[in-house]
This record gives sequence, C-alpha cells and structure tokens, in this order.
Amino acid sequence: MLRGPAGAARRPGEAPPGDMLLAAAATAGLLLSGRRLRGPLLSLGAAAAATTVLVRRAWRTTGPPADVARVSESEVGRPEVGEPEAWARHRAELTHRHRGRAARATTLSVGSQVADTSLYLLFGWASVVVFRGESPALTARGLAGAPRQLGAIIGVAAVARAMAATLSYRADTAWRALGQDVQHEMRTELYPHVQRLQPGRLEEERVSRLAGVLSGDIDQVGSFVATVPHEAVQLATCLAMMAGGYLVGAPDIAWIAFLPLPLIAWISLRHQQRSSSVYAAGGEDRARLNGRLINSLEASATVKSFCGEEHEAGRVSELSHAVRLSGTATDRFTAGYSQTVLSITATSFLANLLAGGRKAIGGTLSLDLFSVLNVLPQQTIFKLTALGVTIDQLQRTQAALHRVKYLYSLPTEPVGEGRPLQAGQVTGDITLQHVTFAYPGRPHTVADLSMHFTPGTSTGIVGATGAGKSTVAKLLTRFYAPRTGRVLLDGEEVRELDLADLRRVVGYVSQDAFLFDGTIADNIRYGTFDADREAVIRSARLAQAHTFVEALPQGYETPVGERGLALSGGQRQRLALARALLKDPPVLILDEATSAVDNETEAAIQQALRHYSTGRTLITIAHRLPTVRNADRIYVMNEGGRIAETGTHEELLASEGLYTSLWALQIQDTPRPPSR
Ligand SMILES: Nc1ncnc2c1ncn2[C@@H]1O[C@H](COP(=O)(O)OP(=O)(O)OP(=O)(O)O)[C@@H](O)[C@H]1O
Repeated sequence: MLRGPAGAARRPGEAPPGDMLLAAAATAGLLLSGRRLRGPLLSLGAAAAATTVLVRRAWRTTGPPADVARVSESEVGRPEVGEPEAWARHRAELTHRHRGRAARATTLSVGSQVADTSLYLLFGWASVVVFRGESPALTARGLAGAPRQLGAIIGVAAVARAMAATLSYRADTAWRALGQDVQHEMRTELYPHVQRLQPGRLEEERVSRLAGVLSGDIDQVGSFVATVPHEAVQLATCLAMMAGGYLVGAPDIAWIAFLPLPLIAWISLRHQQRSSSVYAAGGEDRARLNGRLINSLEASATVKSFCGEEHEAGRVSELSHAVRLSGTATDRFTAGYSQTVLSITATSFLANLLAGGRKAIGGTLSLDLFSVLNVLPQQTIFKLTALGVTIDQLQRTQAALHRVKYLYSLPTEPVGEGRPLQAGQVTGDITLQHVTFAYPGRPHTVADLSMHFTPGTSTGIVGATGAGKSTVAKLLTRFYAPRTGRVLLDGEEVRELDLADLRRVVGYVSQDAFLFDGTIADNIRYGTFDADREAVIRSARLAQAHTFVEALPQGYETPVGERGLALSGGQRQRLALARALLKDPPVLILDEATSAVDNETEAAIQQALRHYSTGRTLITIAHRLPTVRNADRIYVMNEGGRIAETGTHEELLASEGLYTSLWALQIQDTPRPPSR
C-alpha cells in the first residue's frame, strides 16, 4: 500500500499524485535543458519543492482552524459523511453550469496580472532611460534619443495601466459575481431540502446550527469562490513571469530571486496558524462580552428590581478589559508580521540589486534587463504573503462544505408520493388502531393506543401533562410515524397518502402560536396566500380577534414584531386560530389553542367554532376541562399514553373516575382575568 501526500492510503495502480507528475516533468526538463539552464532550473525546482513541502506540512499538521474544527466535529457530529446523492447532483450541476464562466474569469485574472506586472517593468525601464540617457534595446529598434524613448515607455505604461484597471475590474467582478451566484444557488437548493427534513431530525438539529450552515457556511463558500481562485491565479501568473524572466534573462542570479519564496511561504503559513488561535481567543472574548451585554439588557427589569446595576457594570467592564487585552495582542502580532515580511522583501531586493548590479556593472547583464527583472520578485513575494490566508480559507471552505454535505445526508419527508387527496371528498373519519410510538432514545410515549374521531363531530382530548396528547396530533398530521399500529383517514392509512394533501386537509393549531415577522393580515393569510381581505376579517371574527385588531392604530396592517412579541399571548393565539380557520380544512386539531385566552373570550370562540365545525371533524386538546365540556366525546389520557376513560362530559362525571377528580380540582380554580 502506498501513502498519498496527506497520509491517505493509495492503492497500487491508482493514478500518481500531481507532485509526482511534476517531478517527472521537471526531471525531463532538466535532462533536456542545456548546461546553461540546468543550474537555474535546479534552483527553481528546489524553491518549488521546498514551498510545496511547507504548504503540505502546514496543511497536514494544522487541520482546519480551531474554531472551524470545533464546530465541524462536535456540533455537526460525524466528521465522515458519505456523498449524499442530492449533494453530488447539485455539486455536479453547479460545476457544469459555471465551468465556462470560471474559465473566462481565469483568463481575465491572468491578463490583469500580466498587465499589472508589465506596468512595473516599464517603470523600471523608464528609470534606466532617465539615468542612463537612453536604452540600447530601444535604440537598436530604431527609437533613438532619451526623450522619445521615455515618451514611448510612458505611453505604453499608460496603456498597460488602463488594461490592468479594466482587466482587474472585470476579473474581480467576474469572480465575485460567480461567488454570489454559487452562494445563492447553494442556499436556494439547500433551504427547501432543510424544510423537507423529517420533523424528528429537524428537532434534533439545533436551529442556530441549521441557520449557521444556511447563512455563514454558504457565505464562506461564496466568498471563497469570489476571492481565492483570483488570487491563486494571479500568484501563479507572477511566479510564471518571474521564473520565465530569470531563466531567460539572468539564469545566473535566478537562485537569488527564488531563494526567499519558500521562506515567505513558511512565514505566511506560520503567521496564519498562530494568528488563527490569537484571533479565536479575541473572538471568544468579544462573544462573551456580547453575550453579557445582551443578557444584561434583556434582563433589565430583573437587574433594576434587584438593584444589580453596579454588579452588571462591573462584569461588563471586566469583559471589556479582556477584549482590550486580546485586541492589543492581535494588533502587535499583525504589525510584527508586516514588518517581518517587509524586511524579507527588502533583503531580497537588496540581494538582487547587489548580484544583478555587479553583473550589470561588469557588462554581463544588460542594464535594461536588470532594471526590469528586479521588479519581478517584489511582486511575487507580495502575492505570496497571502498564501497563509488562502490556505486558511481553503480549510474553512472544506469544513463549510462538510457541513452542507451533512445536511444533505439527513432524511427528508417524501414529496409528491402517495395517493392524492381532494379536500372536498374528505369526510374526516379518523382512527388510531393499536398505535405505539416512542421518540428516539425515549420510552414509549403512547402504547397500544386506539381512538376514533367520527366525522362531523367534536372530540376533546384531556389528561396529565406529558401524557402524549400533542403526540397524537403529530401522528395524525404525520409529523411522526407510529412504530406499530395504524393511523387511518377515511379508511386509508395516512402514510399511504400524499403528505402535502394530508396537511392541506388537516388544520393544526399548535401549542406555541407562532407568528411570522410581518403584519397581522400577513399572518392570518399564511398558508391561504390568495385569501381576500373579507375572508381574512371573517376568520378573525370567528377567532374573536377582529375587535382587538380593529382597536390597533394600524388595524390589520399592524406589524406583529419578531415572533409576534408585540402582541399578548392571548392575541397571538387568536391570530393563529384565525389562520387555521381561514384554511377551511375538513379536519381541525386545536392543541391548547386557547390556553392563554380569558374564559369569556374562550366561551365566545367555542360558540363560533360550534357553527364553524358543522360537517367537520374537530379535535380539541386541552388542560382546561371547560374547553372540552361540550365535545361530543372526550378521551382522558393517563401518563402511560393510554386511554383512561372516554365518554361525554356528563358520562365521565357520572363514572367518577380520573375526569371527575380533575374537574373537581379545576372548578375550584379562580377564573382568570380577561386577556387583552
Ligand atoms: N420531540 C420530542 N423528543 C423527545 N421526546 C418528546 C418530544 N416531544 C415530546 N416528547 C415527550 O413525549 C411525552 C409526551 O409529550 P406530549 O407533548 O405529547 O405530551 P402532552 O400530553 O401534549 O403534554 P402537555 O399537556 O404538557 O402539552 C413527554 O414525556 C415529552 O417529554
């Protein structure tokens, strides 16, 4: 078994890695080259080999930056994820679609670098004309006299500058546009996939982590495409121009020009490795300060009532001091690096000047050539200083892609599969037959559960907290599938039905009345996006929301704020209810949908729902027994996720079981004050 450069095993017969091919080509080049070029080629090869070895070592020993590694292994979980099919397809499409653009942008990057470097070469040449009085090379080409020569060089330099500006602008914008497009396409492809994740997986993955992949990681990929290939192509162009220039023009002193390259590459990589930990420490200090500030400001009522202002100010000052110290350390570090790089660049320049100058004085190197060649190493070194940042970007992008790939590997809900359902033909006959279900890693939530919901009737489900009432609703809407047993709608197993159709015919108002950042009308219309204003108002009236909405200065156009925080809990619940009523489903499940509403308003809602639910199947899950007392049937669930009792309110009271004792407890409760 052979070992690849990164320590990876390579099977016999596998294609040799790129550097072996390079070595073979270099050996052939050396053998074919004349004696004059053999030495310079060797020094170029040595510089290239040393630089490659250093980059490889840095890549292997450091791995991804500290902050990236932490996220990719602990948060995302499995470092090794296979190639999910959806991701492989999307990646292939992206590559195929943008191949031509990437090739054009690469050409522009090469052109812009050639024009830019030419400009500096021309400056060097112009100074020779000024100091020496003429350029023999130009005189030999029929352009005699310093003023004419100078004018010609400056004219060409102006053209080179214009070309450099145009090509750089076009290359930069081409790469950036490509980065933006890749980012946009990745996000718009990944987001629907994330939305289709099975609810269980969606709950397991933290929202902040999912949002982090969809925003931060995809941004990382986009900014990588926008900048790194452009810089890498420019560096390669600089290296090629420098190597070509020295090998052709001054092979004897080529080694002096090549010598600093591995040194600069090494310093740049070392700097990046060390700076990533310095910056990570500074970032953590800033994050701690930020967290403390937000926490303190959010808890302002608690801080004030416990007179904790001084205590909070002290803690903020402490953290701010830590930020100051880490900031100073980072600044010192950065300043030290730029001075080191400048010193090496200057040393290389002086060494070139000395060696090349002696040859020019001795007449073995033309002054014209000497003046232009001197410029090339400066440009290359300048570009090479960004190598550490490039490697860092590459590693960050790899880690970001790893996380994208991981999300693609998570199981999704089926789309467009199953038997279609017509809302108008659904009667709403629902049956649970011996259903057993457990959340992953948990004991059974419901066990051997059987229930029946007769079409056109209302059913209440009550029971202890954690008994599994909401779980029943989730099984009906196929958020989860039972382990054993069957859930049937109109005699058909729900898992055989088209999922989107099923959710269209089953309206569900969950415990947490979630509102989107938008207006009240937008929130009621959510899911029935084409509903007109009259329909919106009608459902708001049914949900007893119209009066409070009308009383607001902007009425239905009032923004509800992030997560609806500009409204009270009872108001939010009524809007969520109005949203479900507007959907007009044949089956409606209300899971603690009015728990934050005062008794009087709840009674009005129930009155309205009695008319609304005619011909529909209404399932009401509640803790408050008065919410379900008028239901045609009530199921009482016990803690083991089983049915303890069933019957009408009167029948259950007569049986003097669990329901009777709960009722006795609750009617002693003080009535709640009216909600706003
Ligand atoms: N996503 C989940 N992952 C793991 N366990 C869960 C999940 N959701 C609910 N459970 C557990 O399942 C059990 C039943 O929860 P469920 O929400 O169905 O109860 P409930 O009767 O509706 O309770 P409550 O009246 O408090 O709303 C609880 O023990 C709960 O901790």
